[in-house]
Amino acid sequence: MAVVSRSPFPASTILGYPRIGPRRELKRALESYWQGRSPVGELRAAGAGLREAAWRRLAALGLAGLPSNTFSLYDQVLDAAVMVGAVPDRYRGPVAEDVCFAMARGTGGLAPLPMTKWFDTNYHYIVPEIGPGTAFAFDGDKPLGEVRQARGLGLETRPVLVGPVTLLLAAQAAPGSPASFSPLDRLDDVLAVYERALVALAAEGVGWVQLDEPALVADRTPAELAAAGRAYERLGSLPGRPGLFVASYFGDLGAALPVLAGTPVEAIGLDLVRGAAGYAGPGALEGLGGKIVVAGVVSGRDVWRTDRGRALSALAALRGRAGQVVVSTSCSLLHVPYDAEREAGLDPWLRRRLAFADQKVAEVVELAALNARGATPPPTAPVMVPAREEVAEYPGRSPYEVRAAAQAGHLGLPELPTTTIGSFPQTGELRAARAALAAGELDRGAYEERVRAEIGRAIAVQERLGLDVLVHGEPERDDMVRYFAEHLEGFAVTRHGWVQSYGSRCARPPILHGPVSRPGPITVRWAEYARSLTDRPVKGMLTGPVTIVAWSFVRDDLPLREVVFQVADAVRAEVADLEAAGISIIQVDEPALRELMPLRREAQGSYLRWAVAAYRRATSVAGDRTQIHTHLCYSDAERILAAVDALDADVTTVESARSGERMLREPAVAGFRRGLGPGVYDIHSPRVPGVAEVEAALRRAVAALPAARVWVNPDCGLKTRTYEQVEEALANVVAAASRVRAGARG
Ligand SMILES: Nc1nc2c(c(=O)[nH]1)N[C@@H](CNc1ccc(C(=O)N[C@@H](CCC(=O)N[C@@H](CCC(=O)N[C@@H](CCC(=O)O)C(=O)O)C(=O)O)C(=O)O)cc1)CN2
Ligand code: MET
Ligand SMILES: [Zn+2]
Repeated sequence: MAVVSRSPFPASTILGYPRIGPRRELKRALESYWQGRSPVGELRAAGAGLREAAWRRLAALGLAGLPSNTFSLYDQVLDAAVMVGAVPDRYRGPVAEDVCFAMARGTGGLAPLPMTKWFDTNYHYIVPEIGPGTAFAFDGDKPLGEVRQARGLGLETRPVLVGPVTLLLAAQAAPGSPASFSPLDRLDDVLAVYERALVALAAEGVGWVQLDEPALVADRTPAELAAAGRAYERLGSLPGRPGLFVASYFGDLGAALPVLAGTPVEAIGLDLVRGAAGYAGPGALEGLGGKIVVAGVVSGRDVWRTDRGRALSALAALRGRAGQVVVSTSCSLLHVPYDAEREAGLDPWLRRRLAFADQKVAEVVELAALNARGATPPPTAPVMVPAREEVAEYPGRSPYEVRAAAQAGHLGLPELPTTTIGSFPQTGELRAARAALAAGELDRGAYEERVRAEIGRAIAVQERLGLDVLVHGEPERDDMVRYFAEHLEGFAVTRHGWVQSYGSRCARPPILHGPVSRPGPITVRWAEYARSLTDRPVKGMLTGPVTIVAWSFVRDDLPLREVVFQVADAVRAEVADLEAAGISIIQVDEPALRELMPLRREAQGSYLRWAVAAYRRATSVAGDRTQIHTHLCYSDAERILAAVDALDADVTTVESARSGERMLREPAVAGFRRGLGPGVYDIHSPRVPGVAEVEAALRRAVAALPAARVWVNPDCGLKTRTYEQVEEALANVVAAASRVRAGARG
């Protein structure tokens, strides 16, 4: 049983690398395939080319341990579900890629699986569906194919798989499962598949396999910890298997560390950036025994250069306790852009401080060389400005009921008011105009004319369809965070710094590097222009302070809370200016409210208190007659309903359709006394919902909530859709709302 000879673990590695392509080649290949403009062979070739380029780049940077199977056409959790055969029958079909895309995006009459946040990142994964009857079976095409491709290039790799415990904890119970069922109940069956995977990889000559278990850095019940122990005891006892490296990231392992250390796995990965505080405690690293520690000292979650002193002292602290110390990134580099060298437009003083994926790989290589020499320079103490003592409250708004009465008289909305979340389709012409503006081929005046034309188009469509509360459509924004960052002091934006958010969709997170302030109004003229085109109310549209910070790379020399408050003050000034300009409804989006929430429960209460305080700071400047809306998506808002209530917004629109209407099943929601708009259809899928489907969703909402408070809206903004899809879908939304209104009266 004992493994006789094992290849040594390389001295430097990374847990994963971006895959969208330095020039978003994968995005273009995917979208071209989805639009029927190119055959599947072209997509496969694009994937192979990107993998080859990534491995060659990593090898050229001097990295010793190359990962494989970190590429994905859509999502690595979806790939893991496919690998274990957790493919619901309704999605099955002859072309592997199409099965995967059907699960991720839906097809024909088939809705996709839900999508949700990957821990506290802005990356979204596809939630696998697992039931008591799921027939697991090993499908090794992808991991084996990548190992073979790399070997064909003369490169040995370490395949990376989502670990069995994290896969099951990330999954949802298949519809129709008994209430007592949870996917983790199927652990033994899934382990049988992982055993087959390990055997197949060993037969392929693979020396090490990486199993990602980030779920172990969150609070886990004793039963879940025991399941993790059982899983790695069993996989570790498999005869003839490759070396096992269990990677944890996004925090410290806490009670899961001794559990893992007690199993036969040879290597454990620790996040020594996000988990640093947890591992600094007395005795936290005792009991690592002879394990190899893959030390994540280079952050995969920020864009700053690594403090060499701090990294080396973390490595030195491990050297006495671990069998071998391998230098690595704290998590996959999926969450950072490729290469800071391409950002020629940034101020040199800022660029010198930056490290994107390739710079971080170089840091790993350099630190591994220093680690091998046993280097231990003293750490340079971080300069951290002390946090303000207390959260200032902002009086100003009357109790909700008083405001609701004032707004009802003033706005004159029907029951079940219809609205949208803010963005309208970003057309090709609009994006082309923005690209031309950036390239200096279009002057600002002509560009803004184009933006006004788009606003006119969005308003005309909404008036024609009969929506009650209109939006200007956000055509001036390439992105709801980057746009504000461009207009605030203290931020820099990149030109090429794309990071995958889901599937083919990417964002360029701004870099928040200094004190934040608002030099002048940002959105007011767009809102005013929209209002000038219609007699119906137009919502002003802003991004909230938590979300602006969550979707940016943030300075690390100031407590996060302080940074969020600075942004809140800038948003507050914009709310005041919108109100002064006569905008009577102002939406301040906080889709990332849950994203910044600490993974450990003990820290969550205090986070929610200051996050809510920041939101109130941003919005409480509005008078009673001004209706404040907020919007949350991908946030499991039903789980933080008390915090949503505490935001003190008058109306909250939330994702519901894509998350299986969990919001409506939450008992506490029946007592939610503010306006609430649970999305009546999923905007991520290109398929258009029929009127009966929307009507049924709306009837379920009206049955679950106090009907007088229900708003009618899609799950999220419409920017990723086409006008054709949007007009048809919104016509059905308006028709469904009038049918339900008529039914309620009759
Ligand atoms: N930051 C962020 N995070 C978020 C969201 C969000 O809106 N923003 N929404 C949620 C879901 N995540 C999403 C993330 C991205 C997109 C999205 O649509 N991204 C666009 C890019 C948006 C953008 O910045 N567009 C730019 C650049 C567009 C572009 O590709 N231009 C071409 C040229 C255009 C042409 O000539 O046609 C190019 O640069 O090559 C613009 O419009 O100006 C995409 O990947 O396609 C949607 C949802 C949660 N997280
Ligand atoms: C990811 S939440 C999006 C909210 C934004 N107002 C929009 O409609 O696009
Ligand atoms: Zn949204």
